[in-house]
Amino acid sequence: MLDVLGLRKVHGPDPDGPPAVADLDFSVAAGEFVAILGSSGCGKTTMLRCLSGLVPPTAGEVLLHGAPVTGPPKDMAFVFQDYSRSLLPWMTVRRNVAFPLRYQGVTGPAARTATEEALAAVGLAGRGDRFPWQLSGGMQQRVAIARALAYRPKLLLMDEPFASVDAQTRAGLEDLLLEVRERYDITVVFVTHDIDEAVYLADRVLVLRPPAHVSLAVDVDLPRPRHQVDTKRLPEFGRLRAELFAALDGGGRDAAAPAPSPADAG
Ligand SMILES: Nc1ncnc2c1ncn2[C@@H]1O[C@H](COP(=O)(O)OP(=O)(O)OP(=O)(O)O)[C@@H](O)[C@H]1O
Repeated sequence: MLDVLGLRKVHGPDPDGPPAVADLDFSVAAGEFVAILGSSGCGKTTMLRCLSGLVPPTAGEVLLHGAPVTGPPKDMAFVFQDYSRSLLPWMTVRRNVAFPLRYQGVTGPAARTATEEALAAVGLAGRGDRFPWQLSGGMQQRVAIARALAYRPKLLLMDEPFASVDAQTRAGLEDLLLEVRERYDITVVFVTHDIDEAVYLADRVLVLRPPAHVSLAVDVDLPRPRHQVDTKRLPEFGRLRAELFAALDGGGRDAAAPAPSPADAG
């Protein structure tokens, strides 16, 4: 569904300057949930912006359904980390959710139905008349997710979407995301700093090293539906966690290096 081929991105006018993304190659299958881990500043956000068509790559290409992405695709939605800046404070929750639909030509009753369904899917039915600033941080992030869902994306790009909420809310939002992506058959690319979150959510985890390139790809064969306690108790969860921790922490470790033993699990 999504192919990233030899992607390179240099910020600034000099194409020979230091790249934020270099030699980045990976593909995402329809319906797959891919989590992306990488240290701070390794180029994850830059990569997502190239995937979304918000910024043009310096070299290489991004293909969606086989066609080059040259601007934000109609069937893609993006959820940012900072919901406080992504929601429009002067609009009600309902209008915030409905706002992007006009770009798909969805208005009137169809927009109202999509909006109410999305708010119900994130547990915010009946809160449409509130303003974002009247809601808690976790609720605001649910509005941002509802806005993405109302758009009925085939591809959802998420940039550390749960980084600024407390652990309990975060767990709830993770489970909500798994449930709605299952229900609406959405392909997800999810950037996070959190190894446990990546393993818990994903079908596959990619580890990026700077400048953003894939240093390790790990399949996550944990049973679904996942459960915050039971899944995390599985030995395979601990093994994957240890492997990814070593890949992120291990300096020179790269894709070809042997995986650490499960005994390394913390
Ligand atoms: N608009 C920009 N102009 C110039 N340099 C930029 C720009 N955006 C990002 N960079 C640089 O590109 C590199 C990668 O940044 P990016 O935000 O993509 O990393 P990240 O992995 O998402 O970081 P974090 O996890 O801290 O959010 C950094 O060195 C950053 O300073």
